Amino acid sequence: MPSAKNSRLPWFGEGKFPLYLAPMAGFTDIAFRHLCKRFGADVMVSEFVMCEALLRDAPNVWETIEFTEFQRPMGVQIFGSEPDRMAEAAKAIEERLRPDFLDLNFGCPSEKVTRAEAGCSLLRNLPLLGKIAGAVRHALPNTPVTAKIRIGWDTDSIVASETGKILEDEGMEALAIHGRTRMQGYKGDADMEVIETVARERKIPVIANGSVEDWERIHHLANGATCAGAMIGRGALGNPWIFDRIKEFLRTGEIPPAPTLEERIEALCFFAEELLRSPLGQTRGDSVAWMRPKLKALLKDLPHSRKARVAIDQANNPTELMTVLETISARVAAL
Ligand SMILES: Cc1cc2nc3c(=O)[nH]c(=O)nc-3n(C[C@H](O)[C@H](O)[C@H](O)COP(=O)(O)O)c2cc1C
Repeated sequence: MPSAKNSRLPWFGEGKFPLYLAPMAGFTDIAFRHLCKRFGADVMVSEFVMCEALLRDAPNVWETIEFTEFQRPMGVQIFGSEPDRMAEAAKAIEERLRPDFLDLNFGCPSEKVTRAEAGCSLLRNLPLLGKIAGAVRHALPNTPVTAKIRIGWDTDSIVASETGKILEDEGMEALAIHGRTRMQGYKGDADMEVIETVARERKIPVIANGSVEDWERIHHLANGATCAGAMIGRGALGNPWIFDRIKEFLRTGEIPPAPTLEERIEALCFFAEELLRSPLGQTRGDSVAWMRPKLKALLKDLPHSRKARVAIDQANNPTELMTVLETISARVAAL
């Protein structure tokens, strides 16, 4: 396991290798986070919210970053391009939610975000990136601030090392690095060498991200002396068991069996209840259409699950949906 690094964050240190659930807008809502926490995710980060949206109390924005005590340690992630406004938004979050840390997004590749000189585009304006980090840090003396970056804009401008130094100098307490460039989007291999180089250069913990759930890769990361943790994104979608499985693998060296059918159906029912209880569930009233893809994702690759998926599609309201799920669960128990 990696050696202890300088950090106020107690989930890092000697003998520890925390697994983060990556922030994923539209997916890592409060219900999905609960599910992943149950199955072994150690640290969670909210999906990103625009600082300006928070400051003007835009509809649903506070609900997006809400979390439960069970989900701690929990970070809230914001993005924006103006240091003072970012600091103001961070302060508002600290006062209202008291997260365990505040995370700054310097990695979002979306055109809408980069056009506004936020997210990944700040990797092309490192002085401004540093100012944002510093302003937020000074605004939050009592809440650790962390950052998430990509390795650069494109292969000709890999700036992870320079960015890591700036962020550490500005007082960031940890750094998550997605090992792809902005131009790669979400495709292609993530460059673990760049991530590990930054991890060696920095005193603060570096968290590796970018298809890290590959067994060999996670074994290498957890047993090397560079990265202090790993962050899993798409590998957890429809697959919240990944965290416990990785932990077991790291303990035993054996690839653990996939979850049983019963475990999958139990998780499905639990997730449906959490979704209905979530702020979004409360505002959607009788509609369950928004829940269907989220639920069906948990059945992906499951043989003979077509009938169950069709039944979920045919449920028209929460009562019908829960009846369908109870029926599926009873059938599986009787197998
Ligand atoms: C649908 C989707 C939404 C995402 N939203 C965010 C976000 O809100 N904040 C963020 O820092 N990264 C976001 N990401 C990037 C992920 O956190 C992660 O860095 C990326 O998916 C690479 O990790 P992976 O290969 O394990 O999926 C998003 C990725 C996806 C696929």
